[in-house]
Amino acid sequence: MSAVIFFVVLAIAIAALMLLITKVNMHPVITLLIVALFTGVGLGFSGLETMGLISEGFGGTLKGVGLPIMLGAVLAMGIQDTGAAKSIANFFIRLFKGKKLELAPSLTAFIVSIPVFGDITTVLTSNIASILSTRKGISMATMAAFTVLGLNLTHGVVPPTPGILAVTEVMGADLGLVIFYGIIISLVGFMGTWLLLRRWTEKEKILPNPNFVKGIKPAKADDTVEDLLIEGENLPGTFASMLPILIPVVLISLSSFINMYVPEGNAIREIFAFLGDKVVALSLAVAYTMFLGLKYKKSVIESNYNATHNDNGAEGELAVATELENQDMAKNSNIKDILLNSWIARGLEVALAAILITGMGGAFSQVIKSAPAVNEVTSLVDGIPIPGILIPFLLGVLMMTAVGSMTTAGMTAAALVYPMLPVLGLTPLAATLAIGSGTLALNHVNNSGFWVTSQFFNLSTKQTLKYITFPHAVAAVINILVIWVLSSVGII
Ligand SMILES: O=C(O)[C@H](O)[C@@H](O)[C@H](O)[C@H](O)CO
Repeated sequence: MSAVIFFVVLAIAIAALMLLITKVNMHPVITLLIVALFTGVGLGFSGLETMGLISEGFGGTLKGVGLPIMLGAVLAMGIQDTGAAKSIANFFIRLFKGKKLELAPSLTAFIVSIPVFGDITTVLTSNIASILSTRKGISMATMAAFTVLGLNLTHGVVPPTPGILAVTEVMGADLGLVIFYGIIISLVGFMGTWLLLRRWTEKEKILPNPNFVKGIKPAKADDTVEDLLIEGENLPGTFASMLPILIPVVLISLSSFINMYVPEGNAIREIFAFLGDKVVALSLAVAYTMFLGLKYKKSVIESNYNATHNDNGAEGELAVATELENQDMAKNSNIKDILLNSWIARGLEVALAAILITGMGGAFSQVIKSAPAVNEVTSLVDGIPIPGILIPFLLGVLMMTAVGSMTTAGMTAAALVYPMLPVLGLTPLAATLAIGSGTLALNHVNNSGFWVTSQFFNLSTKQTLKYITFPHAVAAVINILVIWVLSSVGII
């Protein structure tokens, strides 16, 4: 089969994905399954062969990312219930002395979203952003632009978020190094965009969702930094709150560096190889968070109760909190059950879709990667007169534009890029980071997260396009420039 037919089949497949997901509103899991099947047949495999590839890709991907996705979701429940996200935000409020307050939810979102899925981080940080917006009169345009950027940068570029974790696996890049450089690059992308666009976002005054700010008053002239804090009392300390994220990040990255510099057979290397295994590192983080939950029993019981008994957003939460006090439910709830059962059950509910979408993304990738025409495509790419690093980036952009899920986009782009690596002259590390950055660029109306964002940050569609889509594109460009430099000088 010629490269031309390969591209035609692929273009039809991408168009079909786009149509079915966004127009027909079919669930991505089933869409990917159907499209993968037709793509396989279009690429010259028999139906049975294609099904074999689908199973292989599905299972192979979940072998690498299934447990981490589940553990990440359980971790998210812990971060939510213990109040860790609020405590991290308070740390930044104090750090910046009550100024530049959009950085508090933004950097919190950046950190929390390293292991936690982006949409969950949106829910966790939007009320912090709304409260600070009311207290200091900061427009929700500014709050949304940087909070959602912060969370999507690490959602897209820093594992162990499921999508980029799966891309890392497909590309065969070193996980610890993707985390390490992903954080650095994303931080530059974030700061660069913030410096460039901060003033511009301040021009339009947008108020927060009133449900999130009931009872919150604007700060008075003589209010101190302490008055700005989110629910000042009974939150874990900053370091204790960051540990659920630091544990996996440090252990996984450290094991990669030790692997590079310490000779084989050395006991330290063996120990860290184990501790830095993604499942071990995330399990340790979950175990730690459970101990934290034990210590902050009261807020855990209340938050878990709210999470399992209502779905009316902040308004409901307030009502339930009062009801909770009245019934003195806190005394009767069993903390052991919450930590060992409810957190897992809630985590699984959130993780299931991500697990299946990622697995199906892997199935689709497997079909494309296995097509014999891939070799011809690779040599064709060799002739394209643009720098190699732009190819994985642009494929990330293209796939995100088409399928509207950063996770699915990253995985499908990875399938296309992997066979091209030798001709592109890129390391798996550089290509992985470039794909992740590409998936940031066109976050628009076909992304479910786009609507979650507009709802939680109280933005109209036009405002979401202006303050989410555009800053994301700017950050993606900064990211790829940094990646380009680092890759040209041989650092990544
Ligand atoms: O599939 C995905 O990876 C997610 O759905 C993202 O695209 C989120 O929606 C985004 O993080 C929120 O803005």
